[in-house]
Amino acid sequence: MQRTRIKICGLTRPEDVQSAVAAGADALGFVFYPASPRYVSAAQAGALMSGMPPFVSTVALFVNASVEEVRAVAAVAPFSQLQFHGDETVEQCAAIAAAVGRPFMRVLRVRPETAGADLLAEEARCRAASPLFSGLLLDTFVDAYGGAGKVFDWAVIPAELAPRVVLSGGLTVDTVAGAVRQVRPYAVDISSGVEQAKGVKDAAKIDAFVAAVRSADPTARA
Ligand SMILES: O=C(O)c1ccccc1N[C@@H]1O[C@H](COP(=O)(O)O)[C@@H](O)[C@H]1O
Repeated sequence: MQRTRIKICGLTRPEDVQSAVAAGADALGFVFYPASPRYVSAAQAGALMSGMPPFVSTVALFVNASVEEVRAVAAVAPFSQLQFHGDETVEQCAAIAAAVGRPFMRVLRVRPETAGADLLAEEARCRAASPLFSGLLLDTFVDAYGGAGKVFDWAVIPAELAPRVVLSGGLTVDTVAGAVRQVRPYAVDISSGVEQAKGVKDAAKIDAFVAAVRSADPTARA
């Protein structure tokens, strides 16, 4: 069984990028949603992504953006993956991803009434819709689009889906090990739980988060 991948999202400062890379994050997320306190412009993101080590992914997070907006970011910021975190249909996600030639994650914001069968059906629909679909990212449904630090009931995630999902939504240094042990997701994703203020990450929390994930990995020594 593989180690759990880790994405640190909502980076806005070079020192936070360095902290996440040094801690061993597999992916770094950049928010291109102007209403977010973690918003970065295309030019800022281009600078933050420059000099990235070869095997660290950069993820561009959009909320209901047009293909032109995504293209404009792609022209200056060398992101490796898209994350659609709004109300986009899978067809819209697929079309934008094809236009910029990058794989995409589709976000499902889980509601109390969401059933495991809904998640499986959605994943199958996405796989059928596009070869650029790379996986579902599960977040908690809240009135805002994301980064709210709210948890959903992980028990809804079917065991057969778990090894392919990115688990997100209100994870913290204190809860992530339990989440990894319970769900065994492909990856975990965190934003507000490793911050000292909105958009400002905390290096010690990032280190502690990565250590907590590693402590819960199936390959960890007891
Ligand atoms: O971070 C944001 O401001 C944001 C804005 C709009 C959509 C998504 C956003 N963040 C993503 O939300 C999830 C959960 O974050 P948290 O750990 O609960 O704070 C994560 O994927 C963030 O990248």
